[in-house]
Amino acid sequence: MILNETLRLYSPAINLLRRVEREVRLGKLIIPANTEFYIPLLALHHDPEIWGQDVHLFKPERFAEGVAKATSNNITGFIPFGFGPRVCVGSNFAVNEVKIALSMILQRYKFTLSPDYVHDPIQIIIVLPQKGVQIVLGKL
Ligand code: HEM
Repeated sequence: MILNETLRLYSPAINLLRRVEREVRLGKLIIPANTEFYIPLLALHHDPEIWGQDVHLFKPERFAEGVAKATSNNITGFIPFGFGPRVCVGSNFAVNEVKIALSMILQRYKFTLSPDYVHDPIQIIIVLPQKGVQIVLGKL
């Protein structure tokens, strides 16, 4: 739940790019060949119509009953690793790596955010904390 909520609010990739190979009809739209689409996944992840008025709050419990429930069955409402045939091949690796790293840290330390921390996310290819994330580690 915490990982999902972090990926929702601070999606490392903010856009997906797709090119239409041949003319296609999408609903009422006719899309010519070679049209490029930027699919703004960060905007989807911050859409109050999908997530509700508390969209900007960090609320891991919104995922308590799974992604489908959190997005009201909007299958493309939460796509931090992309979607379709070109979905991220490293997604399982990335999620497992974070779970292992977090569980190793949590077994040994307690930690709090340092008073020096400044919340200032920036996009430089991916979204990252511009001034880092300073934390204070303590023995358990
Ligand atoms: C939190 C970590 C990560 C995030 C948020 C992420 C996100 C993404 C996104 C959004 C895409 C584009 C998917 C699409 O166009 O539908 C992508 C593609 C890709 N990712 Fe990741 N990724 C992560 C970690 C990794 C890792 C750890 C690896 C490799 C070990 C990896 C390898 C790839 C590759 C090879 C592609 C291209 C897949 C293709 O075009 O067929 N990613 N990733």
